Amino acid sequence: MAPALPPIKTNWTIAYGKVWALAQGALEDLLQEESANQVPRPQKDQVLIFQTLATFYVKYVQILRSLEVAYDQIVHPQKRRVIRQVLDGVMGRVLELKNEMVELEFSEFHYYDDVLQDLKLTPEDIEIPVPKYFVSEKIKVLKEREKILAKILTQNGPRTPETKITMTKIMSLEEAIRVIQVSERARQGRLRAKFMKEIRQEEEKERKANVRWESSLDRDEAATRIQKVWLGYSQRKKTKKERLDEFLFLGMVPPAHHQEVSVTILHAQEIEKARSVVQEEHEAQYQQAVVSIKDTIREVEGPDIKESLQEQIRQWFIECRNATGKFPDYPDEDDGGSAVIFAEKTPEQVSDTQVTPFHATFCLFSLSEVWHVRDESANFIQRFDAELVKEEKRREVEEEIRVQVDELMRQELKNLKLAVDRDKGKKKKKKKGKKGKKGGKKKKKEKDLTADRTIESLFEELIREGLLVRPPAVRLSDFIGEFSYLGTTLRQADVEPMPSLSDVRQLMALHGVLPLGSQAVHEKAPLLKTLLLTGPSGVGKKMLVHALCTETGANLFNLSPANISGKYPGKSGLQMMLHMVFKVARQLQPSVVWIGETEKTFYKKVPKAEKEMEPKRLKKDLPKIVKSLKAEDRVLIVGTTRRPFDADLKPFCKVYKKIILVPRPDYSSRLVLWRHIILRHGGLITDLLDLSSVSKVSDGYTQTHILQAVQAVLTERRIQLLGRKPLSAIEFIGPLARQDPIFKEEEEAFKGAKLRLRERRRKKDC
Ligand SMILES: Nc1ncnc2c1ncn2[C@@H]1O[C@H](COP(=O)(O)OP(=O)(O)OP(=O)(O)O)[C@@H](O)[C@H]1O
Repeated sequence: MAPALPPIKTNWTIAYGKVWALAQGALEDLLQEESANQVPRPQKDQVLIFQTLATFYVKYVQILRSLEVAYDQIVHPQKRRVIRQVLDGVMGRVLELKNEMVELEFSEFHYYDDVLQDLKLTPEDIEIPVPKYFVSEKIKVLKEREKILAKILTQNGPRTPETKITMTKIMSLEEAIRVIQVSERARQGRLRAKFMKEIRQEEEKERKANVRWESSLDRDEAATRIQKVWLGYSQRKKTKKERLDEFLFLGMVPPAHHQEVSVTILHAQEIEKARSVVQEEHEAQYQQAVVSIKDTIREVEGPDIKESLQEQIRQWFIECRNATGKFPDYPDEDDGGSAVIFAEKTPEQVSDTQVTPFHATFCLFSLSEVWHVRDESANFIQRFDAELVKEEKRREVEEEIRVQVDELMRQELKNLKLAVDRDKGKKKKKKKGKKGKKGGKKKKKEKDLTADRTIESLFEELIREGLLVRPPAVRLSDFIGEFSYLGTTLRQADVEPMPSLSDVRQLMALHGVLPLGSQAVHEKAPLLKTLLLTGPSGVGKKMLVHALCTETGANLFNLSPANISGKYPGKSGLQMMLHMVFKVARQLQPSVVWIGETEKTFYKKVPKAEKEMEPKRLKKDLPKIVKSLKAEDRVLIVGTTRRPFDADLKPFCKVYKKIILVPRPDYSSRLVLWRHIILRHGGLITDLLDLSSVSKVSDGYTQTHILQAVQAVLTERRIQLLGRKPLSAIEFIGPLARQDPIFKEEEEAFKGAKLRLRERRRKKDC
């Protein structure tokens, strides 16, 4: 029984249908607009081309957002299948457009602030959504894997290089006594200091009390003083309140309850959850119906279909004989058998099926239209439509029966030829198979080094070796960062803007999450096998890798030089390790293969201190592995580096074609980061905390610095005191000042590296 949904459900069913219909309508308009724009594109005006592409991009992202919501919430199983195809198509198109912009501008970062202004949109409207189905549709598999991981990790833990290093330090007796003495003296000292402080406070209190009693003011003067203080205090309070009321009225400050989650939102979330349960139930009913309807058609209509097919084919034999004087040759099974006889496809129709994703989206309109013109008033609960299932299954049953009929009719034709034409049926020369032609060139298939092992045992071994790790659960939306509102303005003034953290988040969603999450997008959109995240220490590169895994349910393999050091030694060991990692990564896709400090793999000269670690172990094999990854393998190699300039640029760029610079946060990002991190650590933000000033003085500091400063201030004790003593900006300055910011030289080095890369790309060097 489906759980009863709250009454609001009925409106929502209609609402999501409308969301879908509107998105579909917008998509149709957009495709028409695009095809009109395709031919007379002004080739020379680069700015205009970019504007057109950016406008299309923004509009497609809006459609993508609507379709994602519709797919997530609509409960009708067949409608969801149609939306899913359009959704994947639109994701592919968004990626294509992004790629076109990259090729046009030789830069990964693009700024749409002016387009947003023209279209009257906010930055949130173009935030790339992460479809929930990426994880929700394989939640069972993920839980199963999580169980195995947890079991192995609790049993013996992964073998990490650190475990070799962190040995218990053995102390001599004298040393141990000294440590204990030092700690004990420190404890006694602290205790004594505390007593002394209390005594001094007590003395101070007494002194003040004595002074008070010694006062020789007369009553009137004392009353005036009290009134003065009280009136001042009450007026200040009144003025403050009036000021706040005015600000509230003008909408300049949020109302007091604005941080509380509204009841309506909570209600909506409950409904969303309930809908996913209904979704599952309708899906199960649909799956059952598909099987039973097919069986029924086969049983009831099968004999009739068989007879009519045989009749049609016999008729064809006779017509051919009448026209040519002899019986025809029966079409080969490889060519489609008797289906070829009745196919009415023109050559144009055949070529129509080989179109780009953009056109593939177009073809799906017919499917969507089926639903938009259908009268669904009787289908209040949104269960599957049996008539459509029947149509589909009838076609499938026909195909199956056609294969059997072909066998029979081939025999019948042979007999006919023998009886009527006395044709003994000379053996036809077999067409030289395609395989034969290519046979010479075909490469040797890669040898499976672990053919005798199950994928589960490889999975477990990799966990034990610490090569397959459990990423912390972070969402991409946890990567805080503000939109850059001045990108276009700066570019117009010929200043290359520093990308904002929100741009980085978008790029990660586009190039990482969407293709990894959807097989269709991975196969259709421009193929990306490797991705490099570069930026100063502590800007969230690892966090982005973890978010990528969380959002797509991908496995995380750690091939960082420090992690593989000493594991699977020797050349054959390395071969085996890579074979295992990529075999498991492919079979249990999607997977992310992370190489931290990846510049070390491409060192020009290995520093002496790191020689033992053999950082360049992967250098030779990495390009080969990248080459071997195909469109159907949802595996992404992600490298992170804080010192890209230490690498030999040429081989480095050959492996990493897509490079994303993760910058330190700008003022607006710092503002939201401070707010977010303080709240997350149990702090309270009041008027007394001037976040704007803290953000201003923390210029040059990274997310990690901010995080550490907040952690240093917001101790348990400080959190308890918040009610009496609100946080102030000055408290954060000390912990911040104790850390080193990113120095200008380092930032310049990143900018320089970025420009050099851009230049190489322009020259198509890498
Ligand atoms: N945009 C962000 N929003 C919220 N937290 C962030 C953000 N960026 C980084 N952090 C936090 O900062 C800390 C450091 O991030 P992380 O370890 O991913 O940095 P990194 O660039 O990989 O550093 P390194 O290069 O030193 O290895 C993490 O705790 C992460 O959660």
